[in-house]
Amino acid sequence: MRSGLRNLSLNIRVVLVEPMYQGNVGSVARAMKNFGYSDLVLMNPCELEGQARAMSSHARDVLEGARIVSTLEEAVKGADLLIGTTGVSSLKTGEHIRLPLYTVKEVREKLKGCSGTIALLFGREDNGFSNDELKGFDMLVTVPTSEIYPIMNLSHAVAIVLYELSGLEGGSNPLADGFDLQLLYGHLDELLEEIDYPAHKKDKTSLMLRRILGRAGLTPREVQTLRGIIRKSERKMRLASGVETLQKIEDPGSIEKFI
Ligand SMILES: C[S@@+](CC[C@H](N)C(=O)[O-])C[C@H]1O[C@@H](n2cnc3c(N)ncnc32)[C@H](O)[C@@H]1O
Repeated sequence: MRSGLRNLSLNIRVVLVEPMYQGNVGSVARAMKNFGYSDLVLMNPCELEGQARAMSSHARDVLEGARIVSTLEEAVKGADLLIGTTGVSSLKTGEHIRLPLYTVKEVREKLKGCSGTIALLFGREDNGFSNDELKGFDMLVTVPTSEIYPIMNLSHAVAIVLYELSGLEGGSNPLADGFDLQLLYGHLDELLEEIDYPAHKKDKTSLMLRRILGRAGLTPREVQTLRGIIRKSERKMRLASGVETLQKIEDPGSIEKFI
């Protein structure tokens, strides 16, 4: 949970996952500065030398201030909501992983009045994101493009997404801390185990729950309440099946409570 005074701003972080071309990284830095953003994180980027600097033009400060990390976990640390971007629509590929897909305008509407840190994630120039990476995002957005050629250049996609979000101001609805949201997802996965949810449906259902909760933009209090309910129902089920009582009795310090 975030502590101390509430920061009511909405911070937007751009994360480039394994960008391959210096020119794109420089152009992304430039687009960020054009729309007033500076929080750039690069996961395992290509070499960043002359071409990246040249393309960044007057946004050299954004490029040079970029945080370089080697894992996605580090890239999104401290972010409350992870929004992945893709040009590949599941309607064409038939993959449930890319659903539901929002436009940036729809995301903008959802974020109105919220405060917190949003990580906007952009994939590799050749392969975008792996399915496992996509599964970890709270929401997915796409820039609607021609069906004939929907995949945009990385830096063009960043520029349009930032243009659509620019001017969004923070508000009095704090987004739940990303870490707490991950704990909630973990509890839901445990609950699916606990209720013997059919194994062949578990992954899809777990992803569906993440997407529902991700797009809901939950507040810290809502996440705590949901976690509390799930923990309590898990405990009840364990007590009903005798598992928890047995575990406690195995702990010598608590035997007297049960005799
Ligand atoms: C050149 S594209 C990657 C194309 C890759 N073949 C794929 O399977 O996604 C690089 C990145 O730009 C972003 N991108 C490209 N087209 C987009 C679109 N129409 N809407 C949103 N993001 C897009 C995504 O982050 C994508 O991972």
